[in-house]
Order: sequence, then C-alpha cells, then structure tokens
Amino acid sequence: MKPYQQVPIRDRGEPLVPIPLDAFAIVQPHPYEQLGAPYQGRSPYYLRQTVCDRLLQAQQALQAQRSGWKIQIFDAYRPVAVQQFMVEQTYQQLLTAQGLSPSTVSRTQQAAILNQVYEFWAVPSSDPATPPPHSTGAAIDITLTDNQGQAINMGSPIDEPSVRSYPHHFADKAAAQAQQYHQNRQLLAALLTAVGFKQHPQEWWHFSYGDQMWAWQSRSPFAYYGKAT
Ligand SMILES: C[C@@H](N)C(=O)N[C@H](C)C(=O)O
Ligand SMILES: [Zn+2]
Repeated sequence: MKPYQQVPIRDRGEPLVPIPLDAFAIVQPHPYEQLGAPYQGRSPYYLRQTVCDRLLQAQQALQAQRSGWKIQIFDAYRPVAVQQFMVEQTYQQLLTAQGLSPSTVSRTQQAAILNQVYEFWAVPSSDPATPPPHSTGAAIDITLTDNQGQAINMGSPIDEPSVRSYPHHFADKAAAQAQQYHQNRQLLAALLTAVGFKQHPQEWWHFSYGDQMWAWQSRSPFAYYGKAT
C-alpha cells in the first residue's frame, strides 16, 4: 500500500459533472477507448464539480497569459475496470519491450516489471478505502496546446513509464531544448497548483484535487472524494 492510500476519505457527495469540452482541447480519439478499454457506457470526460470548476479557472488563467493556448485533456474519470485494463496493457507493453512473453518471464523479471508498472499506475483496487485516483473523479492527465492547436513539447509522452516522466527530469540538463521542456512543464504545473491542484511526484501530466494523493501531499487529515458512482 502507498502512504497516500492510508488517508481517510470523507466524501463530499458531489456528483460527477461533464467537463465543458468546448473550453479545452481534447486528445482524440481517447487513448484508452482506442485501446478497447471497458468503459461500459461511462465517459472519461467527467469530473467532480469543484475539480471541474478549478480546471476551468486554470484554463482562464492560461488564456490571460498565452492567447489561444489551451489545456488539453488526455484523461479524467476512469472506472476501476479501465484502471485494471491499463495496468495489464502496460505490463504487456513492458514485457514485449524486453523481448519476453508470459511463458518465458521469470518470477524476478515479473516482479521488476510490476514494480515499474505500479510506479506510474495506481493499483486497480475495488476497496472503498483505497480507490484509484482517477476513479474518484478528482484526477486529470493533461498537457497544453498552443494557439495553432499544436501540443506543446514536454520532452516525453504522457504515460511513458520512465524517469523522463518525472516532473523535474529536465531541470538539471544544460541543453537549450531540455531547458525549454522544463519551462513548459513548469508552466503547466504553475497553472494547476495556483488553483489548488497537486502534481503527482513522478508524472508531469497528472494533477488532482481532493483525492487521497492530494490530501497526503497537502497534509489534509482526510480526502474529499472517494470512488465516484
Ligand atoms: C499513468 C497515468 N495515466 C496515471 O493516471 N497514473 C496515476 C498514478 C493513476 O493510475 O491513478
Ligand atoms: Zn493520471
């Protein structure tokens, strides 16, 4: 169990609301739907009301600083079944990348791959005390687009299970390109933290407000959102 999962939850009972998609850019097609993830009629473009309001505030602040730029939504609400599917997908992807297969992988190799998976993905827990962050409707995976609708280069793609995903990975790299990636990540993080979100310590694209990870990072005695219904 990760330390943040020990934070108690006192759910505020806010409904999931649709994200007003016209205010944002969207990664299309949705990356996990495209992979065949089991959404079972649910949409990833939902958030708790307060979380959605704060995301809109961040978009307005961005617009004031960089005309025509938008927050681009990669993922938001994620049912537990989709979390399970993506954990399995990532495991398979890493297995294949190492030239292994389920019949050739050793227990040690399996454990190492699972460690890597769970550094970047939450456990698909069905326990109400430890919901995956995105299943609460309080977490988002996002990036930025410019006034031409082009994605800003953050130096690594969303969901890459490597050290390049760490928010400060490029901070100490001298090359001008690396410094540009760092500044781009800093801009994204500044926009979101200014309206109360916390950033995942290993993922430049993941932010949340009110879930257990947020509560743990904020030293809040409890989280505001458990698994959304
Ligand atoms: C890997 C990424 N898409 C993500 O959302 N990670 C967090 C930790 C999660 O699985 O909740
Ligand atoms: Zn995320």
